[in-house]
Amino acid sequence: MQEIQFYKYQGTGNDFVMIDGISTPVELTLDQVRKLCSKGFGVATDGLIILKKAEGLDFEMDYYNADGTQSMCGNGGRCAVKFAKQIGIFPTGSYRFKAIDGLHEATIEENGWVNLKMKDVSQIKTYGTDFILNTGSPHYVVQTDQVKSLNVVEEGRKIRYSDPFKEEGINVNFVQTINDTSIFVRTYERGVENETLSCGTGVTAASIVAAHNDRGFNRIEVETLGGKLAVEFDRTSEEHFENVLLCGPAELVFEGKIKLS
Ligand SMILES: N[C@@H](CCC[C@H](N)C(=O)O)C(=O)O
Repeated sequence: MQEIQFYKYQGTGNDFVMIDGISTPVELTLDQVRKLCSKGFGVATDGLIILKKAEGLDFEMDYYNADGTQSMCGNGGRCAVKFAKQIGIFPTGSYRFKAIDGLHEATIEENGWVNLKMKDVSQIKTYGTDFILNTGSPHYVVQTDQVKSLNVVEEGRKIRYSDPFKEEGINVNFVQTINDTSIFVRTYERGVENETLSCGTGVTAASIVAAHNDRGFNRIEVETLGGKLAVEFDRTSEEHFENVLLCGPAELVFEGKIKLS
């Protein structure tokens, strides 16, 4: 039975199996991805990332949710940059990599935080009193003043499995304003089909919605169950946000070898 070296990383508690597919090319079946992420047979993570070679770039990030579906992952992107450094990738300027939603740039700050450039946002749809936008992954944003006591799994599932979203799925974020420039966000993630301790594209979506509703600032501090992040942006018109940066910690938790069946 084949054995594979893996690293577990976390970004504000959103955790990933990380695999170096640069030194040795790696291809996994969907079943193998699901097993590696599972609690019973694997590492018990929200997702899995394979770093691959990419022409003219530092790497390509191949991201899978725990159920094997693919999307862009903000916290995963920040962890992938730290992992790239761990395996010896040291670009002269910013890290540049490709993900499912396009090209990204990132820097590692002196305090260890990774600042990851996310895709521009050019449309924020209102949906009753809620909002829908895409920050690399599709997000539904609900404002609440009960974020800490809310049953995020139950309320998130109601929206994620409702008729308009049940086929493609959507990530559901519950957001409470703390003050003008800070919010608390909890997210139900599609593909994990559970609440995660933090979701980077979700935190980005919630910050853009907060800025859309209350203009005048370009950095938002975000608290999640897994820790603190920040989102910076330039608002260039009513619904257009550029230079969107997701900033936060990304750490190695442990490494090991696991059998692939
Ligand atoms: N945890 C991620 C988001 C991962 C993708 C999402 N579950 C989806 O399928 O859209 C993040 O940090 O952005």
